Amino acid sequence: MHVEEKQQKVNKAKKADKKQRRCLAIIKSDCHVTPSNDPTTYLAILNVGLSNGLTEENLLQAAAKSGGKVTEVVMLPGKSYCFLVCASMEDSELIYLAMHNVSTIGQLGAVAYLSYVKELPALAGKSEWNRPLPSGLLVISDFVSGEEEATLLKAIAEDGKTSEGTGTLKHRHVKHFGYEFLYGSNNVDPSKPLELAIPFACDILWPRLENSATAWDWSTPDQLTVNEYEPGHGIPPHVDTHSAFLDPILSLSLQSDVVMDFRRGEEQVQVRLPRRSLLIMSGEARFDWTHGIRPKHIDVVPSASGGLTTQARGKRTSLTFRRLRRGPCDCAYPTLCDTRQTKTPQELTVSLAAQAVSLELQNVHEVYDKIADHFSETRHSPWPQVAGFLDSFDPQSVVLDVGCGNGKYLGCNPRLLAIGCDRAQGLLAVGRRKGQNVFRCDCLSVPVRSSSIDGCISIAVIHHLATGERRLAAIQEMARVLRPGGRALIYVWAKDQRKNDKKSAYLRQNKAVNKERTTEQEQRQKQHKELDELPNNTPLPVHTNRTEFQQQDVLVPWKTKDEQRTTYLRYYHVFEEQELENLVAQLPEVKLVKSYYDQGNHCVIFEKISKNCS
Ligand SMILES: O=C(O)CCC(=O)C(=O)O
Ligand SMILES: [Fe+2]
Repeated sequence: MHVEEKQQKVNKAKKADKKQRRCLAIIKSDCHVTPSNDPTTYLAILNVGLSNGLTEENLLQAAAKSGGKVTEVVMLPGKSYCFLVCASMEDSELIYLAMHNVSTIGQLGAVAYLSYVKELPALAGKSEWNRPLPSGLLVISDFVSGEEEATLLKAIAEDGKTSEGTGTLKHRHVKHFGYEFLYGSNNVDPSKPLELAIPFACDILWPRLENSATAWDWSTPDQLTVNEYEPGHGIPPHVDTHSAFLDPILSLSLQSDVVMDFRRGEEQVQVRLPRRSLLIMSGEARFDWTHGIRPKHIDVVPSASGGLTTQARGKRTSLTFRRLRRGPCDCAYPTLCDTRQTKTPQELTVSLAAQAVSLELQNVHEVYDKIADHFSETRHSPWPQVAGFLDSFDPQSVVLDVGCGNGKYLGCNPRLLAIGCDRAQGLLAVGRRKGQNVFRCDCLSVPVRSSSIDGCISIAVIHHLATGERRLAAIQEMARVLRPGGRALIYVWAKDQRKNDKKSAYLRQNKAVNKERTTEQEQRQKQHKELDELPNNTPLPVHTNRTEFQQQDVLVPWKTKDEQRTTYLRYYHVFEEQELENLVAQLPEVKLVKSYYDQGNHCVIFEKISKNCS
């Protein structure tokens, strides 16, 4: 062999070893799977997985080429690795030799690194697919034939009232028949029927509905909305306005499968809508759950073998058929009902609280769970004034970090007994790996005895709570666990990012990105028009990173580093001057010790008043 060739081979093997080691460290920390030097029947397939579009089919094909037999595939959502269980040790060795350090899996183009492992990870995420469907939801497969699909597409292609560029729509193209759905008011004007009624081609559908074994009361639709989605497009979670349309709502999926998310409060169910199927939303599913489609190119779906696989989306056209309601909604589901919401202030408060919980769940907790590792990488250096506060306690004091994230403050002062809590499992795992005392809870309900703690910090946490009551309740919870004389420090993001002409760290980083900003900013604004709605369609603005805040309640983008470059939106309530002090002032059991501004944050220190001197 040529010397150069030899050297190239050595280099390639070295690179593979390094990559393999790095991937093994990830699976060890992610799911406690340990590598084995000797062959086992378990193979870890590293560097490829659901997160970069691997399908079970392609993986099995690649393994089959080696002649080795596979008995099970284990793919985990959001991960760039997966596992194979092989029929025997010999099968496992065959697959290892054929696939390690080779890029032969489908069209992926990524090199797979293989390793024998001692065990499989405990399965996570599969359960999202095992949940029962919302009551009143039905998906009828093969509702139309391939030929009928083509006829329907032709019928709608020619006519219809298009509503493009109406702000709330992203790239998705929309057309209306019968009546126009007005995205500004989220309603229809029953006095203004369109010239074009629902195309006759759709009449094939109604007898099929009468014949199907569904027992709801329905009348022939008089309004049709056609949505055209290119791969990567979605529709934000919403409920079709109660007062605009009757029950049920029908949606026919053409040209591509897609996954639709249904949510009600903390409940979430993913529903596969196959090409040419009909979705029927009635009762609870129509009135009490939101539905939406995430803007993605690839869906994670159950595989033939009972695991998970990926499915690339194609262009999809959906036909949503509805019947106009004339008069107020009389449903039994007030939470998302626009008619009910104008009734009593009490009902309004209940639905506001429910919305707050749902917003925090979707745009805080779920996001931090997804971005935990990447987020944690960007959070290491403690802020000096927080560290200073921690240093002000006597040795052996017990200090609780509420919303401790990756635990960066827990090791700051080793003379303290520092404990931390957070809701994000992914972030807690980082702290746990460092051997820290952390536990999982919500900051509104901390499982710590009253008056038992010497100190408390909560850095960048309560600005993620969506109502003033909830922000106050979080501070009250900290006051409750403090012993008399105990002190707490709270940091929240300030709306004003450059007080006293001192730019915050957040704005300062702007220098580096200044050049790209304008175009990126424009692009983002375009991209997010559509993502940024509350379930009841109240729009929340998407903030442009590294700029001043325009409003107090905003969605702040976080872009992942993986191949999908997904943008997650985190909800923030940025604080006005004095707002944090005013909350503290509402608690009779504490007194304000100090308030200051630090690097774009409003900060307070308060002390629990000793019983005998209050
Ligand atoms: O694309 C779909 O199936 C749903 C469309 C939808 O929910 C709507 O237009 O209200
Ligand atoms: Fe809808």
